[in-house]
Amino acid sequence: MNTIMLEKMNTIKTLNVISEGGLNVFKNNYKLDDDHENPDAILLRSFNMHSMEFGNKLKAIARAGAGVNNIPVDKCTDEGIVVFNTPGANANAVKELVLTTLMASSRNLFDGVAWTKTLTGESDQVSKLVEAGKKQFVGKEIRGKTLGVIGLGAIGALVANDALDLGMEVIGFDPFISVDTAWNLSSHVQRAMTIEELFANSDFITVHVPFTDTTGGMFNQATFSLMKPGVHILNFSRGELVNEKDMGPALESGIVGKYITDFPNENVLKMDNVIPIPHLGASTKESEENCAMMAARQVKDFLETGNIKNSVNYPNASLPYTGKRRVAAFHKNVPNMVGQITTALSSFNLNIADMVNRSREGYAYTMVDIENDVNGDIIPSLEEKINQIEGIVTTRII
Ligand SMILES: NC(=O)c1ccc[n+]([C@@H]2O[C@H](COP(=O)([O-])OP(=O)(O)OC[C@H]3O[C@@H](n4cnc5c(N)ncnc54)[C@H](O)[C@@H]3O)[C@@H](O)[C@H]2O)c1
Ligand SMILES: O=C(O)[C@H](O)COP(=O)(O)O
Repeated sequence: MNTIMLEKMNTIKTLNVISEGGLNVFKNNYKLDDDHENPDAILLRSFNMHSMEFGNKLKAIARAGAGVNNIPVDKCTDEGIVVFNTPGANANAVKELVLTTLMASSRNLFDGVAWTKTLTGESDQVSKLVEAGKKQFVGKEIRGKTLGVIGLGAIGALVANDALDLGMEVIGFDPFISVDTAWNLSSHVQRAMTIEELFANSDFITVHVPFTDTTGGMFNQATFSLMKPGVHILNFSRGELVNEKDMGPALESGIVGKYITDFPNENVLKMDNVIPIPHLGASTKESEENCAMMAARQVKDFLETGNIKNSVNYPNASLPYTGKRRVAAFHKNVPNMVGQITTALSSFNLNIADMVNRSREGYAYTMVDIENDVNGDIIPSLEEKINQIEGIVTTRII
């Protein structure tokens, strides 16, 4: 059990370069200090935090982006640290690169450009050589071809809708599709009832799911064998979704025509017909700024009011902040936690003005606003009393 004391100055540490717009959100009572051993909050992009020690003041980690597989989320949950991400903030950037590489690879553009560069030094022969050589790079149009989209979240839905506009047939597979996304998805996107159906019918497959225990290795020998020979696979999600040992032979045999990946590594770089992109999906000014600002605002709001929006481990919870004292407690999702917190408050003769309690799997979050003016001297004892309740993970009095 940790006791977190509200301090006047909050320290924010960044583990990657975060866009200025995001950093500018932190003014007055905030200090940006990348060398700080014990920050109140951390902002990052793809930095791998798995072997990092946490300081005892850490309250929040915000991923300026979508994927959180670089953060030890379960450990954070156990320690009452809220992990945020920025849903949809980089989706347009990824969509544009998916469509760019879909078309460019279908037209053999990457190989064609690389070959053309080799003609440097051929002086007045260049145009003759170009005309003679271009037949090696004859491509295929995407219009009328079928694109399979696995994962119809923020990115997948944008890709699916725009691929329709480019004249493609689109099949989508997402057993966990959210209501919001379903509303935004064109009714012309055909629904695959099984992933096998999508594999069997797609000329191009693009995957937009998080890397988890269940999605890891979803592209493997068994699933390649279901696909149309020559299929192009686009992976702008995570390298781990593809079993690379199986991808090599699939490319050699031509079952997979091309593998476009935003997550190259030494193995993949050695394979023919791989188009390696240096993790550029979210790398646009607009997306970096969007993600940074969203991440920073969520952290600031949480530190100042306790309100949670876009957390991946704790429930979203919000109460209008009145500026009087607020108890914000993370605890196990077990009976009578709220009762015990309110009993602790009444033992200090404190009356409740408003409250919210939200749960998510094994944990829950309770915020209680106090009606009385609270004498600052009693705060440590109140905090201690709440922290003594079995099942409390952390408490802040804001
Ligand atoms: N290349 C990049 O720079 C870049 C940028 C942003 C996101 N990403 C990656 O893309 C992933 C998706 O991003 P997003 O913003 O669309 O996330 P999102 O949460 O909006 O969408 C993910 C979708 O995947 C679906 N899903 C989960 N498991 C599935 C399964 N087994 N089969 C089918 N669908 C499944 C979910 O229901 C959800 O609709 C991220 O988790 C991240 O790993 C990469
Ligand atoms: O999950 C994400 O948002 C992307 O992979 C982007 O990663 P980046 O912020 O390191 O570019």
